[in-house]
Amino acid sequence: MTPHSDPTVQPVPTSVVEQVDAADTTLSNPQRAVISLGSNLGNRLETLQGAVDALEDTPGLRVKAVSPVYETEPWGVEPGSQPSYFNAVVVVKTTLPPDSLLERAHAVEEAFHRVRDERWGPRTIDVDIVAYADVVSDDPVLTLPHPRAHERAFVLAPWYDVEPEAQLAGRGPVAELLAGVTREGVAPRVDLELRLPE
Ligand SMILES: Nc1ncnc2c1ncn2[C@@H]1O[C@H](COP(=O)(O)OP(=O)(O)OP(=O)(O)O)[C@@H](O)[C@H]1O
Ligand SMILES: Nc1nc2c(c(=O)[nH]1)N=C(CO)CN2
Repeated sequence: MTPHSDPTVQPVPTSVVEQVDAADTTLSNPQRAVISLGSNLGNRLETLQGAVDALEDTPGLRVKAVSPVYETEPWGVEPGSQPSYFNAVVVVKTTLPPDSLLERAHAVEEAFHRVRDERWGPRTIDVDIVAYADVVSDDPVLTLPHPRAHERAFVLAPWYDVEPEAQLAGRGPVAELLAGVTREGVAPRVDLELRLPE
């Protein structure tokens, strides 16, 4: 009997077929994703390095590039109300679909005991998905590209350092976006370095 003639087999809804096809495509075809890391509590450099290492330890994910470290004034809050951040960007190749990558980002945050309380409150670590391939989505659970990445020098500057030709889907070249935002309060810390895991 061919599978098609088996009367016990239920038809599979098209949406499920599409999801499975998309997952299969991703599995055999790693996608590029850009992840922003930020820390403004505790040992900021150690935490960022721990997050890079934890990402590299993720099955189905390889860290391809790690940016320089920037020390940045807290964005979106009263000046002087929080310690400064260390920010960096990592470029990865991954076979994880976007929702699994977000889950992993949250797991890395949990591992560093991030407490979620106030919006834009201080945190040991923040792991944001800046971009995933050319995916554009307004899903609030995972908005792609990240809805505020294009206006954040603390994301654009380190990203530009590792990928000067990069484009932010729907927004344009990172170089142009960076030229359009203030870099005040976003300073490279050339004395510090994150290691690309071996
Ligand atoms: N691209 C994205 N990357 C990470 N989280 C996202 C993204 N799009 C939507 N979210 C959702 O945003 C929620 C809040 O994220 P988070 O607590 O990191 O925000 P925040 O860091 O305080 O602020 P911001 O989003 O401005 O960086 C997450 O639980 C997640 O579901
Ligand atoms: N400088 C800086 N400011 C922020 C940052 C950050 O990573 N760096 N993250 C925020 C919430 O994601 C809010 N404000």
